[in-house]
Amino acid sequence: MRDWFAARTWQSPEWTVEELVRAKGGRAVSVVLPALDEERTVGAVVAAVLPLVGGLVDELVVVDSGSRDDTVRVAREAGARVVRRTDVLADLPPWPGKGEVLWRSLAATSGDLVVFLDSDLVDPDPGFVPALLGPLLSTSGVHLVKGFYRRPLHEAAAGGGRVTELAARPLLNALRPELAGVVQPLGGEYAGTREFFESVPFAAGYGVEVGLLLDACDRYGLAGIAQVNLGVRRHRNRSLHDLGPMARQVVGTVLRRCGVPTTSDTLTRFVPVAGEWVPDPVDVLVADRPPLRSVCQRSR
Ligand SMILES: O=c1ccn([C@@H]2O[C@H](COP(=O)(O)OP(=O)(O)O[C@H]3O[C@H](CO)[C@@H](O)[C@H](O)[C@H]3O)[C@@H](O)[C@H]2O)c(=O)[nH]1
Ligand SMILES: O=C(O)[C@H](O)COP(=O)(O)O
Repeated sequence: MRDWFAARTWQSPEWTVEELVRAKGGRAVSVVLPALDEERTVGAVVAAVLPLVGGLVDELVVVDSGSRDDTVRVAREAGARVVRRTDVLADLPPWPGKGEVLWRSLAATSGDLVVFLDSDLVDPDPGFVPALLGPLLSTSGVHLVKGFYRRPLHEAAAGGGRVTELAARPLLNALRPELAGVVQPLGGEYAGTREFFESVPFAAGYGVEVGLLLDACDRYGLAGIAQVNLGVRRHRNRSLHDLGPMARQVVGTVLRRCGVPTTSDTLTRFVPVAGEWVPDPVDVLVADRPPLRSVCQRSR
């Protein structure tokens, strides 16, 4: 783990966009923003990437996850191509969740390299995409690049990443210690090769990132994974009540990938009702979509 950390961690990425464009050669880059009810933030995330389109980036797609607000209109007006989750693989009814739309986005894009960015970023940094592409374009054998960052929590300068710190990283340390050097295993800002993304299953919900990390390690070894410091990443902080099901999906995905059997996909939360605490069980989907390559053989 220490050797990998030293060799595959970029603490101060210094690639210029011009250098990266030269390094691209004939390769194309797709940037994908998954979005569910992000009308307040998606426009700024699109605007942060748009200046790169036509140079470092070949296509910018917002993949809508069934938003009920104005996400689709805002994203379009900001300059992105918008794909609804039912527009691709239309014969498969969509499952709920983030991983589902990331999986479908592969069928809606064609880049050899794919960059994923969350669309709930606040003050999105235009440097994220170049930095995430740096290790892929400069180092052979890298197939997955994870961003890492300082994470504010509400008004505090740090303390964010509660599921990461209290569930995901402790679990990985216990079950897959070789991955203990990954700073942000759940981070939604990452890039990879299409070859990799199309060849592995995608967990349909919030387990998608940790599933991809484990699958990249199994497929390519640690040398196929890199991480890059993106500075600061601020996003909409959800309540603990909302984070419980996310953590349950992450835990379920890790256990499944590590061959640990689970007997239920439920999370029981507790809510106060008239002065008493009562159980409030919620079903959590822990399921994988198969490798996209096995579902649709596309010619490029
Ligand atoms: O059903 C969904 C749920 C979320 N999203 C989008 O996915 C992104 C991240 O979702 P969010 O609910 O904001 O997750 P976070 O609280 O930010 O969770 C963190 O941890 C998750 C679990 O690993 C990762 O999926 C996230 O990318 C990461 O930011 C946002 O753009 C959402 O709009 C969808 O498109 N569909
Ligand atoms: O990545 C995480 O751990 C979750 O998205 C929670 O993040 P937050 O604590 O910054 O809201």
